Amino acid sequence: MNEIRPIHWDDGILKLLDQTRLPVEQVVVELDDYRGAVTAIRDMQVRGAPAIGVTAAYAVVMAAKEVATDDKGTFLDKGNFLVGLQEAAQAISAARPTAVNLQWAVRRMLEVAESEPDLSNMVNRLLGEAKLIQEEDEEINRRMGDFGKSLMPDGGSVLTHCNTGALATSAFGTALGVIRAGWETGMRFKVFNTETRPFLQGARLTAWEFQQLGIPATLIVDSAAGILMRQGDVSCVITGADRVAANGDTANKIGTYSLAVLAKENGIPFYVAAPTSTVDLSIPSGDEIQIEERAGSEVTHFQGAPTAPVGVEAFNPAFDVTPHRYISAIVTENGVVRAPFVEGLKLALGGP
Ligand SMILES: CSC[C@H]1O[C@H](OP(=O)(O)O)[C@H](O)[C@@H]1O
Repeated sequence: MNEIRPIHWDDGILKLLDQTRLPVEQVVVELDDYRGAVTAIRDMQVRGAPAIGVTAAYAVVMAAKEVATDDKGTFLDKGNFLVGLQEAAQAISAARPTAVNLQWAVRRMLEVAESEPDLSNMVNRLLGEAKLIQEEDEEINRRMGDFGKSLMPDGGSVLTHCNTGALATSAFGTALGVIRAGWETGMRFKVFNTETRPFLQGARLTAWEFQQLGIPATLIVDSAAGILMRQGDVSCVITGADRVAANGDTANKIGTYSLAVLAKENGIPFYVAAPTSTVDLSIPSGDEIQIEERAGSEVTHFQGAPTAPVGVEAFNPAFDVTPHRYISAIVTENGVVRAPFVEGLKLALGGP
């Protein structure tokens, strides 16, 4: 099976599989300017916390190439270079506010830029770091699959939300990667995936990824999750994350909180799969996570066609926060963390 990899760097050009066109068309957008990458992230041509982080890393490379020299091609001094790079990095970091991977990747790239003494080697050094972030992400996802697969319900059923597959990462995925890892060890379980309005990551992306993987999955409207859980048709729920606070509170696609409450009400384990790059120990709880509010037109229209009367007002938060008390375990690349999350997450991130 050809692995799905939505992000490619090809000799100075960043190539992104345009996720607004899937599953009908596989269109690759080619970018040579960091501003294009910011737009692609903001417009969700590339989306998913880890994928956004990898894209941001390559955007910093493109920015460095632009600001390293003056209009005559002469290299600037390091100080002026860093001022210009910081300015571009701010625009990149601001593309979307909730997924911490974006700010994490930009910060990591800036640290490398600050440590590189030779400006003539800067772009190469930063490109190496961006490629390393991309390669590490796939390895991390496979490790999460290995740790998380034992949570999958052999003979039972799993429900997942939004898209957390290869399209949301460098490859393999996070929560969908855990499902894949369980399946590929020979487990057999029923899979339900929600359509995930309004952007339909589940209907358009996850359903497509499961087809590519040969894993049968049943698509449901978001509001059908409750009846499935109540009638005993769901053994566990697993989702991704965009930012995990120090206490385990987790921001994820809108609707995740509702699924977690329904799971708790029905005595169903609720798992989150998230790389440590999605954990933000700088914030004590989910109360500090900024929730992105997207245009109401994403609710009242789909791909330009109206799905509501002209002029209707729409509220469109892209994420919500699930308090840690509703979360049974958080799967990371360093192991499965269970409550109390504060200590476990510190350990997962290599802390004391
Ligand atoms: C593997 S993280 C995927 C994460 O990102 C999604 O949000 P979006 O599609 O808006 O980028 C969703 O929250 C997923 O759980």
